[in-house]
Amino acid sequence: MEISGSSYPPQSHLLPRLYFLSLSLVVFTLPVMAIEDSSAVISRFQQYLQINTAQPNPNYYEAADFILSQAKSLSLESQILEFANGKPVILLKWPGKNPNLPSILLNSHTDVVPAEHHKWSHPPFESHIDPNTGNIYARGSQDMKCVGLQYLEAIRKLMNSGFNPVRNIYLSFVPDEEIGGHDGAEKLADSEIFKEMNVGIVLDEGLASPNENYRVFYGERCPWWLVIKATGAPGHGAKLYDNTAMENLLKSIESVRRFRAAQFDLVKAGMKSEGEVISVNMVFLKAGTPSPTGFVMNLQPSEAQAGFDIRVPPSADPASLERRIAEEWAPASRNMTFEFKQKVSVHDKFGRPTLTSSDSSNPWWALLVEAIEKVNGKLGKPEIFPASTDARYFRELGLPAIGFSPMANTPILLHDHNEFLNKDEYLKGVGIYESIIKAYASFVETKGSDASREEL
Ligand code: MET
Ligand SMILES: [Zn+2]
Ligand SMILES: [Zn+2]
Repeated sequence: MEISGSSYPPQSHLLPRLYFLSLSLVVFTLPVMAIEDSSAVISRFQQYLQINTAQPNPNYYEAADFILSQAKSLSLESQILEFANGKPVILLKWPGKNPNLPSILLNSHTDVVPAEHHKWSHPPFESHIDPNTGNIYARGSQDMKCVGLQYLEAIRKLMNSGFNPVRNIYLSFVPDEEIGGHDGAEKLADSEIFKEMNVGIVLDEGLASPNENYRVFYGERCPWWLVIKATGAPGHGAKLYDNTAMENLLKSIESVRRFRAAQFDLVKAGMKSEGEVISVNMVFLKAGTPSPTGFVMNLQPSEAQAGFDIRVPPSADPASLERRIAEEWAPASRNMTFEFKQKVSVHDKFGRPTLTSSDSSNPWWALLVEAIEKVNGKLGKPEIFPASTDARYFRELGLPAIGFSPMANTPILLHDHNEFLNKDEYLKGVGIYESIIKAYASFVETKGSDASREEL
């Protein structure tokens, strides 16, 4: 692993204060400053969104340069960790007065999923702002470049107000989350550097909320990416016979669909939430004998396969799902085999379901709720994140990790066409993080979960 980059001495410059201005000038100046300030905040967000970090060829170094320039403007300490070639992890630090206290890690990923440009109303890397609505259209506007920059903007505001953290605050900007995080957050979490950081709490991404309540996540479903393969006797396209690869695969697909419908019914009936059932969706089908005009039409192929994105809640019984796969979805008796492209355990390294406690045993949870409410944010009930995030790598170590992206009154558009975030909602989110980071960075644990706040 290479470590490069530069360190900047920590400092907390206050903005020049307008003590000597007359009252009338202050009254006149402040709203103008506020407008200028927020347009600069939005323009920095747009700049980050304009960097094309879409998989499978993310422009990570351009993103790294941008983040480092932001860090420099805030005098944060910075380093680039390259656990895998071409995949920089950017680590920033705002040192606290008591570096022996467990630190706070604010994590975000720099990559985004690809976009079908021609299906968007505005190009996905132009970061167009609709002049009527203030919606900012861009891939990554929700998932999750918003969060990465909101952390930085919140820190900028805290520094400008003269705030000094008690404990160290780290920010990690990691690559490859959208393809599993193996060369990003997973390697960071396993590193010596991470141990030295003595992290006590991790914040990572959540989801937009279509209503006024922000969503907050204490766990997530585990991805099992399954490929099933059928083989069978090839033959004439006109012949009816048993044990064709297609028929064998279709029987499995029917069985998967019955299971899917039963799980989905629980959600539709309101008995379970999205994150509490096992989801299974077919994501590819592959079969047939190619020909110059498409596929050979009078030949039944000898092989066929299908891929499924399965998401397993931490509370599920993995052994029973494994049995179902081996016995019903890909039985050897029907000439079927299967392999996992990804199979994340539902248990942490202590063998417990990988969950962060959302009760009084976890002071960070109460602090987060309090900090959001303090600035008039509303929170929904803690949920299981229906997809996956890098937070799992930290939870697997036994660390508390909370999934949260401050986007209320926003349709859920991650991985969708025309992903957008409203600029006012983005700015509101900066204020929410300002409150959270202030609460976390002022918090001093005395004994156990007995907490007190250091007066600053
Ligand atoms: N965050 C992405 C998803 O949930 C990538 C996860 S990789 C297992 O699909
Ligand atoms: Zn994400
Ligand atoms: Zn994503």
